[in-house]
Amino acid sequence: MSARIIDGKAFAATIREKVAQHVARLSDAHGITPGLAVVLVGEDPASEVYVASKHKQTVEAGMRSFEHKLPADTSEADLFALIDRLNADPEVHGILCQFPVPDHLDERAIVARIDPAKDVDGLSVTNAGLLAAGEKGLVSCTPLGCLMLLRDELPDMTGLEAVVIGRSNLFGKPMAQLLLRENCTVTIAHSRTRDLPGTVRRADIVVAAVGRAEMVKADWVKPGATVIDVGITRIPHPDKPGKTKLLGDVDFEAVREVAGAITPVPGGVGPMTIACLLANTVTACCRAHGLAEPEGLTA
Ligand SMILES: Nc1nc(=O)c2c([nH]1)NC[C@@H]1CN(c3ccc(C(=O)N[C@@H](CCC(=O)O)C(=O)O)cc3)C=[N+]21
Repeated sequence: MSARIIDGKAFAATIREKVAQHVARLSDAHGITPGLAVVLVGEDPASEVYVASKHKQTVEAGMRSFEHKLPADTSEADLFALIDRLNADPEVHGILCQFPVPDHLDERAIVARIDPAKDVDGLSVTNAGLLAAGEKGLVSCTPLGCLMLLRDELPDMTGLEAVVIGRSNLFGKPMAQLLLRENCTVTIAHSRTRDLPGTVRRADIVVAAVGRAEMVKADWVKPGATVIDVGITRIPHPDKPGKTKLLGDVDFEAVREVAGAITPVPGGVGPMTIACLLANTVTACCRAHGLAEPEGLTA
């Protein structure tokens, strides 16, 4: 038996469609257009591609996109001055500073400078705390995207064993919180976990976010488990010179023979991340105006 392949690309398109419908309604009924500001410091080629993709999808959904590209040697003071302006700008409902930033800048300090109500990355201590406390905030886009895929696959996750591999603030911790909310029994595994294969083998739901290409092997996976692959490692393409290839954290070809359902890389979690960024911007906009939140687009 071979696993069902979860089509994150198609699912992300349906989320973007819902976002666009809500944006149209906000515009028609209230004359409001959600706006997303993306700040990019320096010239990382991968970041340029992501930011261009975010811009395109934001505009396609009918929202405003404000791009701010700053030179690599931008001082913290100048960056903070921009963030302060965006915090105060009523046309801007979401602010994202693309990571990584150059070494002289501190990602934590940047996140702390962004108004938590506009922190559509869900990275601020305030939003992390609200999630942990089970209160309403903004949830980090990649975990939110994984949750949407999982809810579609497993309408009731109550009592299921979930193992999240990776413990970052960006992904592992918020993902674990969301699974806990779905009534899963949650384990966060990481590089120091004693018996990683044995731990993963218990899981009905495996979420892999370690950043090590093809680390999760077929004999780590319980037959029938749902496997969500958050990894993205870019390698030189084995057959096409000069091209690159993306690998996930899961040994896809082997694991698909064991799992019940699995996300591919690319075309799995990645497209959901940007769709959820748009969803969070609409959510932030609705809250800023005291309007009803979009249905099916929040955690
Ligand atoms: N403040 C901040 N927030 C982020 O959310 C953030 C960030 N910084 N820095 C970089 C990472 C990475 N990230 C991705 C978004 C989309 C795809 C995506 O769409 N991937 C496609 C393929 C892309 C390709 O082919 O290169 C896929 O998996 O199918 C991947 C990765 C957001 N990030």
